[in-house]
Amino acid sequence: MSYVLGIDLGTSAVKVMLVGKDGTVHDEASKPLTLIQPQSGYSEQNPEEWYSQTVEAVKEIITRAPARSQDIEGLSFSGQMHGLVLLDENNDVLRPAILWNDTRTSKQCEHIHRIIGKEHLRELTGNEALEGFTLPKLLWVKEHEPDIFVETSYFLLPKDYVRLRITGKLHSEYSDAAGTIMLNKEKNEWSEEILHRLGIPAAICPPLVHSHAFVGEIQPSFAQATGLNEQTGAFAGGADNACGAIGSGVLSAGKSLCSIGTSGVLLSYQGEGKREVSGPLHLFHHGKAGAYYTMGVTLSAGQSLHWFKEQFAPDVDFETLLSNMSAKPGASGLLFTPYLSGERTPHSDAMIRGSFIGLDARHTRGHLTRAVIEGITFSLNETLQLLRDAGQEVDEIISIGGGPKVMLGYRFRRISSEPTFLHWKMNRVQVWEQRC
Ligand SMILES: Nc1ncnc2c1ncn2[C@@H]1O[C@H](COP(=O)(O)OP(=O)(O)O)[C@@H](O)[C@H]1O
Ligand SMILES: O=C(CO)[C@@H](O)[C@H](O)COP(=O)(O)O
Repeated sequence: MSYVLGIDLGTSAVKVMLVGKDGTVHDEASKPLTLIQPQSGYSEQNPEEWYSQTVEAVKEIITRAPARSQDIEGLSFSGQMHGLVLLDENNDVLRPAILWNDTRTSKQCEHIHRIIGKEHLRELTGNEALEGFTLPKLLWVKEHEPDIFVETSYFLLPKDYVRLRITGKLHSEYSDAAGTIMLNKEKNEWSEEILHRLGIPAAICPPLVHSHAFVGEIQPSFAQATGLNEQTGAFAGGADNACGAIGSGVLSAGKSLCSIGTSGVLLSYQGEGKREVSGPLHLFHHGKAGAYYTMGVTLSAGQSLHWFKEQFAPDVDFETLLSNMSAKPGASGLLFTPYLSGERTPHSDAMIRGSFIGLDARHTRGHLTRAVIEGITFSLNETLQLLRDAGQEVDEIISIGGGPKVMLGYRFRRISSEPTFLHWKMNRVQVWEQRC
């Protein structure tokens, strides 16, 4: 029997899965990650923790069945997108990574639009400048931490940093590079024009490979730390949403994905044909070579429920919190807006914040819980509407991530037997909307 390891660098945790050649999942491990929020709108993580927790998760799997390590032929990655990791000439990290849900860069986005032009930027990259993307983060460091900027030898995206630590090889790949808004989408290379006009040295951009590229074998230090065989091969991998789309079979028109992790994502397949989106919708390279997807992102989807549970129900687990939710759809008029970190789609606004609206003395914790779930759901529905208004076919949605375990599992009929992998038809979503 031969196996592969999948390493998913999420925002709340790194998850590792051992999969057989036939696709059977044989084992999995998850290790939590710390979110650093020094100011409102700031969101950072320590790349060293990404690596050390990856080691711990892989070690846990190998420790449970050491003999299997000889049969693990390769490993690959999916990862949270857009985060900025800066490295010095020794590949040492220069500052904490600035994440996808950090919204400190509104001024830098305006600057990008002024210098490049919104429409021209869209022609070059498929996207407008939004706070979460990598380019405005680089410009923020250039302006606010010039000493760090001049010391930078390379920038990397989160999972590419973990791969560097595991293999000693430094690369980026197309599905994640697209999320930097520095990739020329037609030429599939770093955009000289964007880099030059914004004063970003081209030399700090990592070499690009395809998601399926073999990049090398794991380093002896990683093999020793985890119990893996030194001959284990490493492959580039992709952006979490690009990989999620492949894993969910979102590989043809009409198929869409809803991922509820820390963020909430609705994405829809776009083949090689028409490649234009507008406003806060994004257009990125799919993990399938030559294809694209259109996407909108609620910044605090799972994060809103997680925040609510931590603050108001720290003594119970998610299942208990939700099974005790007696409030009826509509939460007796109570509304929640899930904008804990600002918002990206459809209201691209770094300053907007969350709220409970319409609280009255009848409301219980059950009403608040339901209002949170409904706020997240309706925010995702706004993106769904944007996708449809943009002409995307959305006939079927596959849902993945931690959120669907509870937010949808208790509402929608389960078709797959996997608890984290639900599959439902759009008419069910509409029934849910009507009931609300
Ligand atoms: N039983 C559960 N345990 C943990 N998280 C859960 C559970 N049920 C739902 N969640 C939600 O899943 C989210 C984490 O999903 P996950 O896909 O692991 O996120 P990420 O990829 O950002 O690390 C949490 O923020 C929480 O809202
Ligand atoms: O910013 C985006 C996509 O544009 C996010 O979807 C991140 O990729 C984080 O994913 P999760 O940690 O929520 O899975």
